[in-house]
Amino acid sequence: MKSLQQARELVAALPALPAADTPLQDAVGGILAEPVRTRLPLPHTDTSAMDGWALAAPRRQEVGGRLSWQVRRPGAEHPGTRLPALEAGEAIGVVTGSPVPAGTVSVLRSEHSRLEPTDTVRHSSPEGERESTGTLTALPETPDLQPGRNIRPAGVEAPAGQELLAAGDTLTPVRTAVAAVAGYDTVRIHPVPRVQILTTGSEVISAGLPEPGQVRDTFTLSLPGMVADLGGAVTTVTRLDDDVTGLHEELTATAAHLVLTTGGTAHSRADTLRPALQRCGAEILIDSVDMRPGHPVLLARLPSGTLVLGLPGNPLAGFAALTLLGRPLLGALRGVPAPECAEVFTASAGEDLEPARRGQRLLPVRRTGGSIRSAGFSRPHMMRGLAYAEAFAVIPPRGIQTGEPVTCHPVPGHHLPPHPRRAPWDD
Ligand SMILES: Nc1nc2c(c(=O)[nH]1)N[C@H]1C(S)=C(S)[C@@H](COP(=O)(O)OP(=O)(O)OC[C@H]3O[C@@H](n4cnc5c(N)ncnc54)[C@H](O)[C@@H]3O)O[C@H]1N2
Ligand code: MOO
Repeated sequence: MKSLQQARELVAALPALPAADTPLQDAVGGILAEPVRTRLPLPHTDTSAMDGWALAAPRRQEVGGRLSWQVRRPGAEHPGTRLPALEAGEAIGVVTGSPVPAGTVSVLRSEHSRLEPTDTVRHSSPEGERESTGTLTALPETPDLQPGRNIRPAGVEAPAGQELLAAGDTLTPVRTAVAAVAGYDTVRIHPVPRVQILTTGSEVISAGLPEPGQVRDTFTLSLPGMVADLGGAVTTVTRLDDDVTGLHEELTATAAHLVLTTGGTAHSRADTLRPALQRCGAEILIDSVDMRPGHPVLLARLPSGTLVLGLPGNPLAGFAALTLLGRPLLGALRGVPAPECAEVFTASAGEDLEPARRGQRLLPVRRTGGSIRSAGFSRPHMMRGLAYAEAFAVIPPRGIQTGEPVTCHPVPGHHLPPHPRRAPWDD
């Protein structure tokens, strides 16, 4: 038996999955093992921010007292068109995102321009399929003649070699796009752990009203979302009868980094986890933790290196064990640096909170105002209180008095708004 603190320290110290170069499309959710630096300046070339005209320095010819430019050549058909250099007094059509040609001073947006046609040539332009060559003037009030106007200069966002993402950062969907913009096709990440879920119990049913001797399954529906919130990717969810051979076969065949089992952690003849692990030659790393509920939780390492976290079958016990050990365990496998892993918060007790008979008590709590209170219905076989609880509070053996600070661990996947809806049974 380990103390809760010993167990959490042990799982948090497990080595991260080895980092690997991973195509960006497979890398979302991974933790960067190396920083991402720009491989080019951002943007890498001067581009237009508007549909309109790239203007060279004007010649001193004026039309009706205004500056003018000559349009002699077809403009950009799309943002990929590369345009020839401009001579003084020349303008050429550009679209948003076009690299502006050498010699451009500013970009005049199309709605601030007027073109006096001299000829019509067939090609696309900001004004449509047919573009005229001719003399271009700008509306008097336009600010677009200021040098640099409507040009996104190369390197304005970042020079080449700038660190944009740090080692240890989670590759969120947006950060994956940032890595692509920085010029990467692959990134070096600690991969997202593959998690296989095995629920045991011949009495567990997945549909309909349970007969005496049956129980509706609480884990198959909830664990995938909770695991996803902890940063794992669930590969398969399988329900097994209380059969050591079936469980042993699944454990020897698994390709997961982590197997989560539910039920069968105790010592009765119906409990299959320990005999199955023994048959596999597994090393037991944690054999029960001094906490209630959830004390029969078990952590083992298979000869293949795959870890097995055995959650107790009582629903509240299973969820408590996943909350307290699953978060640091998956965080360690993912290579999450400790601060990002620490979602734990401290709140003041809004009432006296009773301890467990033995060890640390894990109590579902709700936040009301600035303090926390028991969510109620906290027996290990109950689920009702947890439906409106945002965290498990850790109550030490001496109990907690009103006003004392309490350490709380958010329930994975259970993101409640700051002012959660009241439970249906609140008055
Ligand atoms: N003699 C002792 N008996 C028990 C002890 C003990 O110390 N000595 N500890 C109790 C505690 S505490 C717990 S927790 C459970 C641990 O049990 P197991 O992990 O072996 O789980 P099972 O026996 O398979 O099931 C326990 C309970 O949970 C229900 N269950 C199981 N799976 C599901 C599921 N998917 N969905 C809903 N409910 C599930 C199952 O029907 C049982 O009622 O052992 C105590 N006994
Ligand atoms: O884990 Mo049991 O209370 O400890 O349900």
